[in-house]
Amino acid sequence: MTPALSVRGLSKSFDALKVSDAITFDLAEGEIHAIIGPNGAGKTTLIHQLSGSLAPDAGRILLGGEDITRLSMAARARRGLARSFQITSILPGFTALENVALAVQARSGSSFRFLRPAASERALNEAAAAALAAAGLCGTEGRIAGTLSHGEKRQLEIAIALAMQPKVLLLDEPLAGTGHRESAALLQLIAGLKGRLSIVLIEHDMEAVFALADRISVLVYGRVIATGRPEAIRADAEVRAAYLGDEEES
Ligand SMILES: Nc1ncnc2c1ncn2[C@@H]1O[C@H](COP(=O)(O)OP(=O)(O)OP(=O)(O)O)[C@@H](O)[C@H]1O
Repeated sequence: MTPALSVRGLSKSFDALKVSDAITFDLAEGEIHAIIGPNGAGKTTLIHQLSGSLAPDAGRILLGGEDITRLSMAARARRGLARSFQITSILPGFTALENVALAVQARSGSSFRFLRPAASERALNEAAAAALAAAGLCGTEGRIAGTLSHGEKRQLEIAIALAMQPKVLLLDEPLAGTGHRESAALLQLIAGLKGRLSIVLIEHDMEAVFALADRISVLVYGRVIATGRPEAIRADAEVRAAYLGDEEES
């Protein structure tokens, strides 16, 4: 079966610093593939290259078998690649529903254009409400986004990404800055997405990573030193020496 996303020999340097060093991995259909590694290993730079905000120096990115390496962010999004941005992409003065509706409109502008304005607005709001519900945010439709809790904003970010009906979702530290209860809600939300779409997950919370991931790739100094199922990664001597051993002791 063609992987949802294939990364082949992706390389990127900032001057003399090699931040992505021939990165190769596959994201299988329906799986959560976590990328872990120490600070500065190059995880965020990898996500930037996958989403299209940063051009690699070499290598290829295939979405469902199609080479998207040279495509813009918008063109990748239209093909079903969504990124859950950090909180900055939320419009704080708009309601939760409006935030998602804008994303739905961006994705499906042409299909809504054939409806009359009132029907079009209803369809748009229904689609946005469905995405909010899928992200566990029922009842927040009319709330001003800026007044949502930190955890709810993270959920809204995911709702906006889900509104694009992506095949592949890039999640960059979805639990960052959340408290215990908030992170439990987000964990449940991400676990509920498993199998419905394919997810590349970057997350520092190792408990969450090992609970969610079907497979894990370990990035150290821009290089994938191991890829495998969570239990194999946990037992891998090189991974423990380079990263996990230290994490679990701290
Ligand atoms: N635009 C840039 N110009 C120069 N160096 C950069 C740039 N972006 C990132 N770097 C460097 O590349 C390396 C990898 O950074 P990156 O943010 O991708 O790591 P990371 O694994 O996401 O780290 P963290 O876990 O701390 O978020 C770091 O040494 C960083 O300082």
